[in-house]
Amino acid sequence: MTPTDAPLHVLLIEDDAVLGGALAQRLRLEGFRVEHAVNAAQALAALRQARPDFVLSDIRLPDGSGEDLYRRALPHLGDTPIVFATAFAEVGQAVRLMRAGADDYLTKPFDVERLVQRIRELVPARREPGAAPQGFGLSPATARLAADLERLAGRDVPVLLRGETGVGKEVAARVLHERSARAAEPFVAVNCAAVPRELMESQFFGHERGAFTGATGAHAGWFEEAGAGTLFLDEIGELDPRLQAALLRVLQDGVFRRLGGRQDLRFRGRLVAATNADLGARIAAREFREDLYYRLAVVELWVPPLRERPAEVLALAQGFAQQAAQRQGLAAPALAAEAQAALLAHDWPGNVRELRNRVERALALAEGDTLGSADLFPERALDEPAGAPATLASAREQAELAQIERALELSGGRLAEAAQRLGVSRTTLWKRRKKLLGEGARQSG
Ligand SMILES: Nc1ncnc2c1ncn2[C@@H]1O[C@H](COP(=O)(O)OP(=O)(O)OP(=O)(O)O)[C@@H](O)[C@H]1O
Repeated sequence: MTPTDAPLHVLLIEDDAVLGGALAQRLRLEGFRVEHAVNAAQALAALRQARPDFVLSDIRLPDGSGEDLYRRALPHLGDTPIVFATAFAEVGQAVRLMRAGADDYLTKPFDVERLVQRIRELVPARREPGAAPQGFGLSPATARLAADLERLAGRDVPVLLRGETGVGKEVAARVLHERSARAAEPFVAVNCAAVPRELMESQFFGHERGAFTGATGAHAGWFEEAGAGTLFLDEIGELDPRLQAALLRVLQDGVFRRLGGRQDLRFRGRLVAATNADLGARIAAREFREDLYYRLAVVELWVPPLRERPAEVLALAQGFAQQAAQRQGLAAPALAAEAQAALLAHDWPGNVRELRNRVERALALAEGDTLGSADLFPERALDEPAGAPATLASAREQAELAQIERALELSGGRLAEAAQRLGVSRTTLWKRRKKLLGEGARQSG
């Protein structure tokens, strides 16, 4: 985990020692902390050690392709953006990687300034996913949740966390992990909605060399990566039916095999799952297996939406403002009385993620040491009759979000179907929606 005031940590994966060395030096001059790996094995070892803030990888490495690397790196990346550097001839592979969820690619030779700009644009404002939750337990709505998490951390029962997007389900899963005897073991977070379908089995179970075309080496899947730690399966409602059956077998028998493997491997970790979908409706529609549901939801915990936790809003806002200010070496800003009132009156469709993004953006834009409501809800100025016209960017984002919500509605909340209607991959849809909701592009009020 990166301390809040540390420079951004960039993992540079480049096998050409001269090029890599020069790039690393240049990025260090720009104020980044750079770790330079010369092959995929070194890069993965580095990723397992500490999650960087940004990854730039060559698309062709001595021990594997960009796709190999991406597949193996995914569980360790979390929110960390990954960008591939590619020669012109390999742009096809770069495009496939972006479809699978990579953030961008740069064609060689690229301008370092352009790279620095992309780093600054892509690195999420927050960099401490394991930050102590400031909210759970501060209001009656989460007091029960905080107590349940504490109690369940010490027990090994499967837990299903339910709640809307951005309420803190992953934060809750980390509490379960960090307060348990497994705390020193890995916490592997998997977003089931963002796993490319064709890679799913090998991602979960791993594969032996030659198990399928392109499997140039053996690789461990998430069940193995988690070791004796915690495997967190987010958006479990989006899990492909084929994988649902396979997961059920692992939960029943405690063992699994790598693709192409002959040896049974034991799953030693703890499973925690989360969903914002109505699993009851999915079960009724035969889209989610009822037997799997009972295995996963031995204990079910509800993480309430932020609008039902008014007592936490100001404390969370102050905490986020403080963290963000500290990162920038500034004094923590105050929240003007009208800003506090506006925060309390808002209904938070994107929940805590939206609150965090609004506060961090406000801090970046605000002048002076007090945040006002116009800093936190700049889009409201657009509602005023004499207000400035909407920027094209915000108009585009609002229209995009409206289309996404409409497609989801028409698809009964099924991400895969909505993605097909919109002509994008599930990964893209999921990422865009999360970003747009988080940024509060939706007109409030
Ligand atoms: N109680 C909390 N204290 C501090 N930060 C929080 C808290 N709850 C959520 N956050 C922050 O809000 C953001 C969203 O949280 P998280 O990813 O846990 O939500 P989620 O419910 O898992 O969302 P999704 O369903 O979209 O995966 C993260 O940046 C997280 O750090």
